[in-house]
Amino acid sequence: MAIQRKKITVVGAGFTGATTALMLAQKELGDVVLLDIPQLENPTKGKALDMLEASPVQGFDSSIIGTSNYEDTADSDIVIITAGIARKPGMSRDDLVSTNAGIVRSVCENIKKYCPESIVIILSNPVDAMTYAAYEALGFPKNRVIGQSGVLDTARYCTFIAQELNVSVEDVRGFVLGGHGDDMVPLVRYSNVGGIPIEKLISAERIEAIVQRTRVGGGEIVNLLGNGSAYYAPAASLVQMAEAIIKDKKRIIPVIALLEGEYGYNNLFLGVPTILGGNGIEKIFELELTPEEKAALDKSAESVRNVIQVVSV
Ligand SMILES: NC(=O)C1=CN([C@@H]2O[C@H](COP(=O)(O)OP(=O)(O)OC[C@H]3O[C@@H](n4cnc5c(N)ncnc54)[C@H](O)[C@@H]3O)[C@@H](O)[C@H]2O)C=CC1
Ligand SMILES: O=C([O-])CC(=O)C(=O)O
Repeated sequence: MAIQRKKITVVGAGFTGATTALMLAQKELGDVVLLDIPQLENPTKGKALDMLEASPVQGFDSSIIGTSNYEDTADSDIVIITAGIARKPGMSRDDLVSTNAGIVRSVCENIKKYCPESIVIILSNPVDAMTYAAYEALGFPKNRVIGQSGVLDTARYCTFIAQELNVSVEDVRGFVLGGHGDDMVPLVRYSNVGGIPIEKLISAERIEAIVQRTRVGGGEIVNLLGNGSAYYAPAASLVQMAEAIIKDKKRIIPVIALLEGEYGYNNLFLGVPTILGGNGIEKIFELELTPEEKAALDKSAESVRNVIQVVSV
C-alpha cells in the first residue's frame, strides 16, 4: 500500500490560522487545507496560493489549498480550530465566550461529519471553555480533543527566564499549569536552566515579576498590537502539538485535557502536563503540588469552571 501524507485542516484563515498553515507546510508535516467562511473564500484561496508559491523558494513539498467547503477537509488526520473573534485592548478572553462558542460548535458539527477519525486541537478563546464546547459537540473520545494554552504560556515563561539570565532559550525548562487566563500557574519549583533550579539563579522578586508577566503575556501583546492578539507564538505552539501527534513523538507537553478526577477535578478541561503522541493525549501526569500551588490551581480551575458554565448545554 502506498504511504500517504498526513492531511491537516486549519479552520479559520485569520492571523493564527494562516500563520499555522504556513508553518505546518514549511515543516512538511502534511498537506494543509485552510478553511474560512464562504464570504472569505477568495481571500482564503489567495492566502493558500501565496503560501504555496513560497514552496519552491523554501523547498517544501506540502500542498496548501484554501476553501470554504468542508468536503475538501474530508478525512483529515488533524483539525486545528482557530475560528472565532479575537480580543482587543480592554477586553478579557472571557468576553469572547458567547460568540466563539456558537462558531466552535458549528465548526465541530462539520468536523464530526467530514473528519470523524481526526484529532482536534482547539485554539479559539476562551480556550479552556471552547475545548469543552468542542468536546460536547464532537462526541469524540477525550484523547482526541485537545486545547492549546500550555505550550504558548510556557514559551512566554521560558522566554522571560532566558532574557533574565541572558542564556539560550534551549536550556530553559518549565511549564505552566491551569487555565489560559490571568490566574494560570507557572510552576517555579519545576523550572530549571540546564538542570539548575531557577530559584538558585534568580531572586524571588524577579521570579515573581516573571510569573506575573507570563500570566498577562497575552494581554501584553494585545495592548501592543492594538487590534488583535498574538499569532506567531500561538501558531508555533499549535505546530509543535501537531508534530508531536503526527510523528508519534510522545512529547511531554502541557495541553488542555479533560480531567476526570486528576488533581481532584471532574468534568473540567484544564491545562496539565501530558504525553502527546499518535493517539493524541496518551497520559496525564498528576504532579505533587504544595498547598500554595494547589490553592493557585484551584483558583484557576474555578475561573475556568465559571466560563464553562456559560457554554455548557
Ligand atoms: N489559545 C490560545 O493560546 C490563543 C487563542 N487565540 C484565539 O484564536 C482565535 C483566532 O485568533 P486570530 O486568528 O488572531 O483571529 P482572526 O480574526 O485573525 O481570524 C479568525 C478567523 O476565523 C474565521 N471564522 C469566523 N467564523 C468562522 C466559521 N464559522 N468557520 C470558519 N472560520 C470562521 C474568521 O473569518 C477569521 O478569518 C481567537 O479567538 C483568539 O482569541 C489566539 C492566540 C492564542
Ligand atoms: O491574549 C489573547 O487574547 C490571545 C491569547 O490567548 C494569547 O495570546 O495568549
